[in-house]
Amino acid sequence: MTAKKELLKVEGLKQYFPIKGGFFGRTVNHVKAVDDISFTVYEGETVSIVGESGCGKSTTGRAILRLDEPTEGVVSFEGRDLTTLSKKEMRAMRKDLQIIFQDPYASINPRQIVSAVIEEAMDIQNAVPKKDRRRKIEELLQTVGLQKFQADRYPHEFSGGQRQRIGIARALSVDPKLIICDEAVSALDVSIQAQVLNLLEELQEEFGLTYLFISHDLGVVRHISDRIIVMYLGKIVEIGDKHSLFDNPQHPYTKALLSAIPVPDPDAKKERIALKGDVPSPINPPTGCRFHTRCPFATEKCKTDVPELRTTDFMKEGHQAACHYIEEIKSGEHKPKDYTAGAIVGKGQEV
Ligand SMILES: Nc1ncnc2c1ncn2[C@@H]1O[C@H](COP(=O)(O)OP(=O)(O)OP(=O)(O)O)[C@@H](O)[C@H]1O
Repeated sequence: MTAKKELLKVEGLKQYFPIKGGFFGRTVNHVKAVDDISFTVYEGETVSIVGESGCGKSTTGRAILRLDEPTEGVVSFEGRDLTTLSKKEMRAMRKDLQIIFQDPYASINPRQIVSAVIEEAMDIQNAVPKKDRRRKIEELLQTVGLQKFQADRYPHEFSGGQRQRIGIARALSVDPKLIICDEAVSALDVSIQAQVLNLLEELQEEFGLTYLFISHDLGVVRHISDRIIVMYLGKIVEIGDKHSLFDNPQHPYTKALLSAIPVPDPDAKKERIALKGDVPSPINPPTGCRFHTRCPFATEKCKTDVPELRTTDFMKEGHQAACHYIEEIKSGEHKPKDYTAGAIVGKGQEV
């Protein structure tokens, strides 16, 4: 097997947003949106970041691209630390790192025809000589399943799925290596979602693309990912190969998230693990393990000691979870307490 090439390496990334207050508008506190996360994305793979709303998924994507300046940490792309680049160097780097957003309409100028939308991206990066642009635009439209003549149409003349295809064509126009897909299919109907996901997979194959896929939808993530990162309140709680994570989840939070995926077969037994309470505020996140306020297994130790990501001999290589009690939960030695009414625990999800 050939060695995997590291494309993106995130180390100790923090994104704290200041909260201003008081008479002088001083910084009185911070939203700790992303708090010391590290992970690697290898060339040609799809890594997804999942977690509930507000856990820091989009902030991570934006910090990587420096759309918001990260507070701390290193973001290396092909070995170059992006956080140290000048604005000009970073702009040039965005040729290799593109982003597709959830709402294609919001990220497309409605007054521009499609060819102008795509050409704008080419122009910023000076990626394609002017004389070749029309041909390239038409090719790109066909690549994403649209037609040549649609280059002269306005965005409002397209459906949501078609507009997302325009967004994809625009990202592709500069021949990127990595595309960050931030909830890229969340606004689409399920059948259209599947079409766009299939298109992304085909393009990955054709152009050797790497994706960082941000989504709250585990069904979508299951379809598209090679590896998955589960975030909770600004931290990574579990990371691993898709199969390992879906078939053998270790963190109680991951188990609860997975248990909430609907099963197509109405007769299939599915235990849903209800979590108690709401996600705490990222302004004053809980001490110790951030999940302890909602975790049925939490002990005194969880309130004070921050768990590190780690693996065990019953987890596949590269699979890590940040929980003090992985082994004890697995063996049944450590039982859940104070289970929320309505939570059904049993087969398939032995919490
Ligand atoms: N510019 C900002 N200023 C202040 N707080 C912010 C800013 N951007 C995000 N946040 C806060 O950071 C936290 C993480 O937000 P983020 O958008 O990354 O979450 P998310 O996991 O992508 O959720 P969603 O799926 O709802 O977008 C949230 O509490 C959010 O309110």
